Amino acid sequence: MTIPTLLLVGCGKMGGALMRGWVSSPTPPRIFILDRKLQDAPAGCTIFRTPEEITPDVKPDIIVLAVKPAGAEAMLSSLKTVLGERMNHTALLSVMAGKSCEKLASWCGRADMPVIRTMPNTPSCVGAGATGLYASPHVSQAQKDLAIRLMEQVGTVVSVPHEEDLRTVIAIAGSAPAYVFYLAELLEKVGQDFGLDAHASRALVRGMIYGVGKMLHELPEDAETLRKNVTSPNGTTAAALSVFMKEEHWPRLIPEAAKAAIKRSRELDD
Ligand SMILES: NC(=O)C1=CN([C@@H]2O[C@H](COP(=O)(O)OP(=O)(O)OC[C@H]3O[C@@H](n4cnc5c(N)ncnc54)[C@H](OP(=O)(O)O)[C@@H]3O)[C@@H](O)[C@H]2O)C=CC1
Ligand SMILES: O=C(O)[C@@H]1CCC=N1
Repeated sequence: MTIPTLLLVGCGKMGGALMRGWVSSPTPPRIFILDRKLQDAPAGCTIFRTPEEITPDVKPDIIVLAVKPAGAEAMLSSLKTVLGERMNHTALLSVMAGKSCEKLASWCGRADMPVIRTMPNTPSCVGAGATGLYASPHVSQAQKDLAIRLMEQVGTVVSVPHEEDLRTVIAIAGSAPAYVFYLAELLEKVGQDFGLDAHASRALVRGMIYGVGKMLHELPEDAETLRKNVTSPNGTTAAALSVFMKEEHWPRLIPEAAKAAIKRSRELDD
C-alpha cells in the first residue's frame, strides 16, 4: 500500500494529538504541517509557518484542517491560492466542531470539493481516540477509505449517515474527554480534602479511570452490567449512586450538558 501524504493545517491541541497518534502508529503517513507556532516536529515531518511557505513538492492526498472554525475561511482561501491545481487532486478532512461540508467546499473554490468531516478527540494522541466521520457525496470511495484508515490509526472510527449526526458525536465523544477529566479533577480533590496526599489521590483516580476505560474497551458486558457488578446491595456504591442517580442530578445534567454542546456547535457553524 502506498504511504499517503497529509498536509496537517493547524497543529495545536487537536491537530497535535492526531500528529502524535499518527507518528506513533506502525505505518505513519507522510506528514507536512502548517502551523505558525509549533516548535518542533517529529522526525520526518516538515513544518511550514505560513501557506506561502508550502513548497511545490507538497502534493497532499488529504488536507487535515485543524484550525478554529472562525479561521477556516481565510485559511482555505490562502491554501487555494498557494496550492492552485493541487487543490483538484486532494480531499479535505475537517476536524472542526463547526462549518458544513458545503461551506468548506465553497471556501476551497469548488462546489464539488470532496470534504470529509470528522469529530475526533484528544485521546487520539495515545492511539485511543474516538472519531465520528461523515463523507460528503463528492468524496470517492477511495478517499473515504483513506480517511477512515487514517483515523483508525489513532483509535475507533464510527461513520455516521448524516452530517447533522456529528453534533451528537461532539456531545458524547469530541467534547466528552473534558467531562471525564473534570470528574478526575473533582475525585482527586475529594481524595485530598478527605485526607490522602496529592500523589496518592492522583494515582488512585488515574488508575481507576484507566481501568474503567480498559474494561469498557475490552469486555463484552454493557456499561450497566459493569456498574451493577460494582454495586453491592445496600453497600457503599449504592449509597454514592443514590446521589448521582437522583432525577435532578446526572439523569438531567448529562443530557442538559450535551444539549449545550450541540447548541454551541450550531453557533460555530455561522
Ligand atoms: N481540542 C479538542 O479537544 C478538539 C478540537 N476539535 C477542533 O479542532 C480545531 C482546532 O482546535 P484546537 O486544536 O483545540 O485549537 P488550537 O488553537 O490548539 O490549534 C490550532 C492551531 O492552528 C494554528 N493556526 C491557526 N491559524 C493559523 C494560520 N493562519 N497559520 C498558521 N497556523 C495557524 C494555531 O496557532 P495560534 O494559536 O497562533 O492561532 C494553533 O497552533 C477546532 O476547530 C476544534 O473544533 C475537534 C475535536 C476535539
Ligand atoms: O470545545 C470545542 O469546541 C472543541 C470541539 C470538541 C472539543 N473541543
